[in-house]
Amino acid sequence: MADSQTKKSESLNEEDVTRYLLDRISGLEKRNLEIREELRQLESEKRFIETQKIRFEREIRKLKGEVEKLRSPPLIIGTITDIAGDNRYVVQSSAGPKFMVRASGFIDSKDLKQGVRCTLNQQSLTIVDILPESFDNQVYGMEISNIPEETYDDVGGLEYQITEIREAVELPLTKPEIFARIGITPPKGVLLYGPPGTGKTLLAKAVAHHTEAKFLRVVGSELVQKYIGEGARLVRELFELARKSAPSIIFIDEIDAVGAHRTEGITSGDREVQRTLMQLLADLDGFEARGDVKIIGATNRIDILDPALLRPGRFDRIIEIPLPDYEGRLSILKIHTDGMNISNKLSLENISKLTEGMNGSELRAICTEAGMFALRNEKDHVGMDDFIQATDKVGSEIKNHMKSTNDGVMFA
Ligand SMILES: Nc1ncnc2c1ncn2[C@@H]1O[C@H](COP(=O)(O)OP(=O)(O)OP(=O)(O)O)[C@@H](O)[C@H]1O
Repeated sequence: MADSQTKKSESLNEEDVTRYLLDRISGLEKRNLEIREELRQLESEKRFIETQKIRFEREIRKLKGEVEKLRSPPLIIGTITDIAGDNRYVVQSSAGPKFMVRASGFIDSKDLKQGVRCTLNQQSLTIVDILPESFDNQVYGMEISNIPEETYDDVGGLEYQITEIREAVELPLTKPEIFARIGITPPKGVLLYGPPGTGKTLLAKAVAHHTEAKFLRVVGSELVQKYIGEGARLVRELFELARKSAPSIIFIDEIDAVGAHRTEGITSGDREVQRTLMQLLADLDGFEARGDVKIIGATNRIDILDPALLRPGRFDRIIEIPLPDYEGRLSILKIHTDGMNISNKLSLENISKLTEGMNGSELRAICTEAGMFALRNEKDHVGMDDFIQATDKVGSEIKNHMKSTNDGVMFA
């Protein structure tokens, strides 16, 4: 009897344990389902947040683009003359008229006080930047190098032009006494003209290197387009800075943008160019030929230059920088392959024959591209096949560019 009772209680215990375990399993399964549901919800939230993130990133890109657009030229420079409250300011533009304008959101209103110089976007007339009180080359995008590193050895195929520029710019800076002894006035500067990419800037930098002169480079189109109404002032300040930094060389690239034929200009843009040109002529006349500031102008469009600029006493020598001929191309190719590991079977003579009509800048691009082809094919040396592929690539890029811009020959 006692035996049967013990068995009964044991089987009851087993039943309890089984029931308990089954309950536990079903509890865990339920919990598992709940957790899965939570996970699903979290994943859907994550997806939503990721979509939001993408949307916000797109928005940020768009806003950044708008900020860029607002900041991009052309800009009007002016001075705040009055604060009208409610984000409204009276700005007197440097070209004369007064405007009631608003400031864009990224300008701190605390910085906008009476007398502060600022730039306005020409289309929206909103204040987009605050200018420092005095002349700041960073603001005006002027390139200043202490003494450039480029030397005459870096210039290929322009031996005659190097001699000319040495006489007209280098000699007056390094040996002014020679001119005094013979009793002639040294040249004030030279004008380099010819197609783009032929080495005008390079040559100007090389002269500055050899004369240990500071190199101040401005681009004509920026003088008249970037800060409307400021061209003349910028020219004045440029000459002032050059005098302060002497010995120095002022290099005006794209001088045709300031010095085109004077026409019956009626648009404000024409008047702005004329004002800038008059200031440039005045400064050219005003500075001492025997001093240690020289000026080099460069243009692709000598045909449209105002004759006033070409008169002696302004640019005393006018030097053509043409497209390189066979020998010129060969010497440019030698310069740009100098540091490269080239195969001894490579014939630069043949490359020079293949590249007729190309300028120095394109020849340099061919050398770099050839190196890239060799790199891609995991070679140690750059060979003829790499150069041929590079020539084709650069050649077709030029054709595409010509097609898209419908560019004709732009030089005289
Ligand atoms: N004659 C050359 N010898 C060696 N390299 C050259 C020569 N011409 C051009 N290059 C290469 O091409 C680059 C661009 O040339 P550079 O800016 O001097 O031409 P540019 O005539 O001033 O052009 P642009 O009229 O467009 O301003 C140079 O930095 C140089 O690497």
